[in-house]
Amino acid sequence: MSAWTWGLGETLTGQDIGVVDANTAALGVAQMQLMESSGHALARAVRAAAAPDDRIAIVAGRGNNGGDAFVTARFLDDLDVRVHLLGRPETIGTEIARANWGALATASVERRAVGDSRDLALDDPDVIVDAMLGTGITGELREPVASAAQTIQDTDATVIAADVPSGLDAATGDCAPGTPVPDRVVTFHRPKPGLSALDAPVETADIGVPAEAERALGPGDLGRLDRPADSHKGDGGRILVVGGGPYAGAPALAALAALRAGADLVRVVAPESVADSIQGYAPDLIVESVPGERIGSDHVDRLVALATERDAVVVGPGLGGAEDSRAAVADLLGRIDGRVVADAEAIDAAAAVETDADLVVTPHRGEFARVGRSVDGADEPALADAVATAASDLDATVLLKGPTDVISNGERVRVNRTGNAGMTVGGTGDVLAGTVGALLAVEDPMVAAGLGAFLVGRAGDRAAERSGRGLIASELPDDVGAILGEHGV
Ligand SMILES: NC(=O)C1=CN([C@@H]2O[C@H](COP(=O)(O)OP(=O)(O)OC[C@H]3O[C@@H](n4cnc5c(N)ncnc54)[C@H](O)[C@@H]3O)[C@@H](O)[C@H]2O)[C@H](O)CC1
Ligand SMILES: [K+]
Repeated sequence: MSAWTWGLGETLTGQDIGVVDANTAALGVAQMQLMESSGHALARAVRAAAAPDDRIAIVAGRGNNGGDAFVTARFLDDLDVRVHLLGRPETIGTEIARANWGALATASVERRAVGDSRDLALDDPDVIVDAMLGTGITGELREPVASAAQTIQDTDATVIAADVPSGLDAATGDCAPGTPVPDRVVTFHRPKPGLSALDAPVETADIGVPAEAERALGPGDLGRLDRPADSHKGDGGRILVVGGGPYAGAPALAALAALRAGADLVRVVAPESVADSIQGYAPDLIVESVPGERIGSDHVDRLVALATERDAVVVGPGLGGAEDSRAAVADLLGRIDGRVVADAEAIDAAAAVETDADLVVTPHRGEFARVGRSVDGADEPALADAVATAASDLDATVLLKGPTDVISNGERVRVNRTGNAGMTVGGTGDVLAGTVGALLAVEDPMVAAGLGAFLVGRAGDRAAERSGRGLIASELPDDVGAILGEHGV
């Protein structure tokens, strides 16, 4: 049993939280429910830390971190509580935070909206709740938070931080100068980067996020692909597809999929016997040929030269199982150190060589049996363990395709439940390899493999709505592009 965990890991970044929140909402648990649970957990901690007649000051920002504390105030309305909102109520940034500010009107809690942080009069509180900033912090502390933070720091009250201290440097665990160093932290759902370095005790409160929201890929995972606005050609990834030989369609499918998944430039290198027919599939492809009818060992120098100019390489589609082709792939993998997706026959080579490449392998059950353990009849935990073990053994990220895809880098395991039985049709594996290749150019291997499985499966579900079991692989790249377009990425 290798030491692996389900999901995104123990410590979650702000981006991870965004993914989990959106996946949670997609599973039917609303953000408002998470805020209610967060605020309630925080209220319990405040009540435990305060004496019955203590004065409690809640200093809230205009995001959901503040929103959590509005819920906290409502749970503590039998105590002497004042809420100080840093800004005008109409500037509260989210609907659920605004709703919880509004809900305070009925509670016997004094609410103050502080226009200018110099007006922040805390009236000598015994306990202060720091709910100014949470995982949504960006950059250096700006006004009015900066002055408010100093005001809090200047008191001798007990400070309880909501989710994270508002001035926390996630990288070092230091609280920025002039920001409140908490006596206690109540963080929601999972620890956040930097918290473990604090002296203060950190309580991690369960807020009811379904395990599936982290375990399974969901629409929230697409949020990782938000493309920086200033991206220019070449940022989106230059991909090399190495394949073709017995088959011409496979490398073309992989190349088209890479383009539809956002790659900027896709070059296919294939034997001259099929180069023209690959080019014939789409003018968008740049096709380069090597002599002969198979990729072979005498082509490897050329392949290495081409691979080093690329952000990701997809090896395998249509390669065929000739001994010299496998030897060529093994030689290639031993000589490159970039990001590589190895599919089909390339998987065996990937399992046989030491490589410095950042490798993703995409076996189906049959190919997996050759590189990992047999998983026939295995339940999900057993599948997860087999894939995590194979990933550790191969020092690669493994995407085991199946009715449920299982993805692991050896430390973490996720599953993908999109897709349908119609996708056993030939060519879907090539589309997946190309999609993962494009994502691998811009994301880390675990993210690229998971998102690739999610997107291609979702594309297959759309195709099945149109064509039933008659869906064909060449439909899928366009659907991948459409899904990305609908999510604005
Ligand atoms: N699943 C969960 O863990 C949940 C967490 N919750 C809470 O939500 C916050 C994150 O909320 P978000 O709205 O994304 O951002 P923040 O409230 O942290 O801050 C945004 C707010 O602050 C302003 N701002 C950003 N950076 C700065 C800065 N450097 N200086 C000044 N002001 C800044 C920005 O303009 C916004 O107004 C998380 O921490 C949890 O507390 C959910 O409630 C439930 C699920
Ligand atoms: K905070």
